[in-house]
This record gives sequence, C-alpha cells and structure tokens, in this order.
Amino acid sequence: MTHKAGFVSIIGKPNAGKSTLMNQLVGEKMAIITPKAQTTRHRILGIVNGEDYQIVFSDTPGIIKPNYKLQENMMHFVDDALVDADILVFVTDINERHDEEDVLEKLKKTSAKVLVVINKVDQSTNELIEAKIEYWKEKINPEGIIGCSALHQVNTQPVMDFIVNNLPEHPAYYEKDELTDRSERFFVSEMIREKVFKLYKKEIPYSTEVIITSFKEEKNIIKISAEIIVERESQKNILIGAGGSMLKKVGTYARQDMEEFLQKKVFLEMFVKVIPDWRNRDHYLKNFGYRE
Ligand SMILES: Nc1nc2c(ncn2[C@@H]2O[C@H](COP(=O)(O)OP(=O)(O)OP(=O)(O)O)[C@@H](O)[C@H]2O)c(=O)[nH]1
Repeated sequence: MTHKAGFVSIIGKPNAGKSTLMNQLVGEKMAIITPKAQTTRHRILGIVNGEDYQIVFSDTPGIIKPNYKLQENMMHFVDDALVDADILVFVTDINERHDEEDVLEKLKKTSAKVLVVINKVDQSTNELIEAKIEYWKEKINPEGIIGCSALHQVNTQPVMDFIVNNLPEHPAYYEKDELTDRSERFFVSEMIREKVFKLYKKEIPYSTEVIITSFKEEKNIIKISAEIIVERESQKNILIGAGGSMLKKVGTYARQDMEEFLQKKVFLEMFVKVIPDWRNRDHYLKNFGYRE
C-alpha cells in the first residue's frame, strides 16, 4: 500500500478564519480563536493521521505588514510555512475587499499546490460566491477553489478531501499516534492568553505574554503556575482589576478549559509581572520563543 504524507500550511489575512478552519480539520481545539485579529503568534502543528496518509498542519499568523518587532518575527513564521509546505491552503474572507496583493506575491513564489478557501459563505449569496471563484481562478489559477463556512462546518469535508488527494507519496513524518508537536504547557498558556483576549480591550491583549513557570502532575490534580507579563504598571492594574476581580475571571475560565483539555482537576495560580517594552526587546522575544 502506498503511503502519503505532507505539510499543509494555512495562510491568509488576520481574522479570515484560519484557526477555525484548522480546528475543524484537525478535530481538536488546537489554536486559540478569538474575534480579534492576530491572536495566533506561533506556528502550530496539528497532525491528522489516516490509515494510508498523514497530514501535518501548521497555522500561521495572519499576513500583515510588520510595524513592530514582534510582528516582524511573526512574519518569519509565515515565510517558513511557505517554504515547508507541500500544500498551501489560502483562506480568504468572502467579504474581504480585493486588497490581498501581499498574499498574492507570496503565492506566486511557492512551488506548493494551492487551494483557495473562500470562507464565511454563510455571510454571502450564491452570486457573490460564484463571482469570487471566478476572481481567484483568473488571478492565480490555483489547483483548487472551495467556498466554505469553517464556523458552521459547511463544505469543510471537500477541503479535507482536496488535501488528502493532493498529498505527495511519502512515509509518515511523525509517529502516527502523535497529535501535535506542541506541549501541554503550550496549550495551557494559550488558554490563558485567549481569556485575556476575550476579557480586555485595546492594547492589553497585544501587550501580554503568558509563561507557564511550573506544571506539576500529581495523582488527582495538576498544579499549574503562570506569569502574565505586561509592559506597564498601569496595564498590570487593569489586568488585576478591583480587588483582583478581573484576574479571578481569567483564572476561572482558563482553568475550566484546562480541566476539559487535560481531563483532570487543575489548580491554577497566576502572577502578573511588568517587563517594560518587552515586545521591542530581542532578549525577551528570544526567551518567549519568537525568534531563534
Ligand atoms: N460567519 C462566519 N464567521 C467565521 C467563519 N469562520 C470563522 N469565523 C469567525 O471569524 C473570526 C476569526 O476567526 P479565526 O479562526 O480566529 O481567524 P484567523 O484567521 O485564525 O485569525 P488570526 O489568528 O488573527 O490570524 C472568529 O470570530 C470566527 O468565529 C465562518 O465560516 N463564518
């Protein structure tokens, strides 16, 4: 029996629905999803195994023009994703205006097979879907174009079928029972970051980093300590809230997610720490895994 395996990168603008789509395809809540743009900072691998195939997915930050150092480093992840990929799934929001020249530039340079996924068709009409399909056919003539709704799971199976059909012949890259190359620590820190994105406004989420300082599995409980890092004293105060009320909310919601994910009771403690201007300091970007 021949075996197929390959790397699949999901790319596209912030908020196009890349994480939502990947979560549908992988069937587990892997990347964090929030209504705000730019929540996916890291490259995440999710692995789907079939009897005679293995798909290695990576979700990347939305393609944007870098305007501070963190974003610059995020763009390297996108370029890496393009170099590695056997198949590129380019997700575009059906209501996005045609201003995706930066993405097109990247797609032109790739040797990967390209699937254009026109997402959020639930917010559209058949006419517009047809028009968009024609538009993309003319613009880049990809190997495949599919209109879907990742959120409502409409037409996501054809996306999966396209990927499986277009994988190159190759032995499995990873053990076939491995779901992801990310550690539990990573997912746990993402769960805290997701709550920060949901509960706070404006610059707070973008100035925040979460570090798991300890993760101890005991018989009936997992004890987790985390540091939430912000850039200014004023942000720390907002994060903590009056009498600790806001931080308590973050902790409660994050713990619930963790318990569901880890299938075990979790004790979570969190500390808020100020590191002035961490997003522009190489040392911290390196420590937090944004650069080599
Ligand atoms: N109506 C509708 N909304 C969707 C669909 N897919 C995703 N969304 C919503 O679009 C928003 C962004 O989705 P994400 O999956 O986080 O987008 P992303 O492209 O990964 O975003 P970044 O991580 O910022 O790059 C969320 O509020 C989703 O619920 C869809 O098919 N229909």
